[in-house]
Amino acid sequence: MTGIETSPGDHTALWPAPTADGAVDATVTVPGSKSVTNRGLILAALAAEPGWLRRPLRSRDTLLMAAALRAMGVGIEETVSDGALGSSGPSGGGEAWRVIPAGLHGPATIDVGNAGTVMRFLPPVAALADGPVHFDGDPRSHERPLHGVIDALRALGARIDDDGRGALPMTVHGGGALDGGPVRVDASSSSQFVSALLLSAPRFNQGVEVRHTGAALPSLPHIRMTVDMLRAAGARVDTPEAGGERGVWRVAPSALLGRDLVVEPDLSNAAPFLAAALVTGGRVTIPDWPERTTQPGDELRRIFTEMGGSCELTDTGLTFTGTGRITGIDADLHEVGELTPVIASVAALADSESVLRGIAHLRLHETDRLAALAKEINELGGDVTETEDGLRIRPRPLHGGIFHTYEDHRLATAAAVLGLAVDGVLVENVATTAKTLPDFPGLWTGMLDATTTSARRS
Ligand SMILES: O=C(O)C1=C[C@@H](OP(=O)(O)O)[C@@H](O)[C@H](O)C1
Ligand SMILES: C=C(OP(=O)(O)O)C(=O)O
Repeated sequence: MTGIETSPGDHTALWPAPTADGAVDATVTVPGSKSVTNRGLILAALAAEPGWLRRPLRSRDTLLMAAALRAMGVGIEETVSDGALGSSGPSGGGEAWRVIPAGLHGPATIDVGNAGTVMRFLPPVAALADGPVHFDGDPRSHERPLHGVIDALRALGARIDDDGRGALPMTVHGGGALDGGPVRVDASSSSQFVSALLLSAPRFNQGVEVRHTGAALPSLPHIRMTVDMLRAAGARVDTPEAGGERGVWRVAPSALLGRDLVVEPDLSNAAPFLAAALVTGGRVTIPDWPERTTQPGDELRRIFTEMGGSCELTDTGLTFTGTGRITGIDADLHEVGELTPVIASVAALADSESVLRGIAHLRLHETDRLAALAKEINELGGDVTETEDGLRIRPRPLHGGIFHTYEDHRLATAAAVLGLAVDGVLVENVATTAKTLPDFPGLWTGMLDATTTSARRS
């Protein structure tokens, strides 16, 4: 139907990561944000009127979200945007999704794949459906934490059958409505527990008051994204930042507006391309980089500058320029954890040690990212050790070999970054990048081909 990979990919396939002959010099149009697209779909599905998502990301995680909403009765139509939106790019050739809300129905069956946003954001939606909604996904989805959502929904009045582990598979017995009200959640293993409850809360009878009870809360920018998008859809939200109580978010019950939303490029998926500028001492421009955003990927400007590059944000986008020298960093990535794999690769190619902190929760992401990064970089000759809450990376000369990717899109893009500087890196199952990036190999070789072409011209 879509031509985009919706399975975890083929483990036997090895992709020879291309090395860079010299400094890269390219403009790369990065597809839309996964996090914005999947929040946009949910808010549009819960709205009181139809809405639009323009330049949505069309990748495994977002197609699973769209399929799940359709399974509950929501209309999501593929259309072509009007020309007013300008350039199209790989997010779907100027395409848009028209979302037509409808009564939410069960019985339905939802495949979450290995998408945190699907497995966590949809159970509260399912609690509003008028029948049972069964959730299952890839084997890894059974291991990823979901207890925060399950326990909170039960406390708010939902009936859920699981196998007692607080994880998938499970069935949410939608009752057509949910009481809502105050609830305590330990979201130290995933910010998505908080986002999940807030996103559907305008439709709960009493809205919601979410109180985070755990220790540290990761990925705060993603919670800010949830709050911003709720407000843009007309919801009333109180936050700790706006003078509210620490660790407490409140959403009032209200109707949501149908929006016309243009999805920003996925700045976390810009990471490998910006890294290419840093690693090769070249220059990469990402068009449409937003001036203001809640996406954690915006932090790349600061992090990669500290590692030795420089950047300029203009009307055309973000241009990042490297010098060929990479400095190690000591960085707390607690708020921007999903940037870790690419930063780890850059750090492995630096000229001094790096310490990446505050990211213990990455052990429960698509794979155990700390263990996987340490093992795979070390198999290429690196010196990476796991600490209690992160990684210590001591650069060493690397050699080629197979880089296993554990069905983790960000492991595969991190491997491609190493491959720019190291001959003979074979990336296992590069197709797993389709979780959030359609045709990553095409974009990557396109970046390198553009470099060769501009070098030939000069
Ligand atoms: O809400 C979101 O869109 C996300 C929140 C973060 O999850 P965690 O808080 O589980 O790290 C992030 O890592 C994930 O890629 C996307
Ligand atoms: C952690 C990630 O994804 P998910 O939305 O599946 O949690 C990620 O994309 O880095």
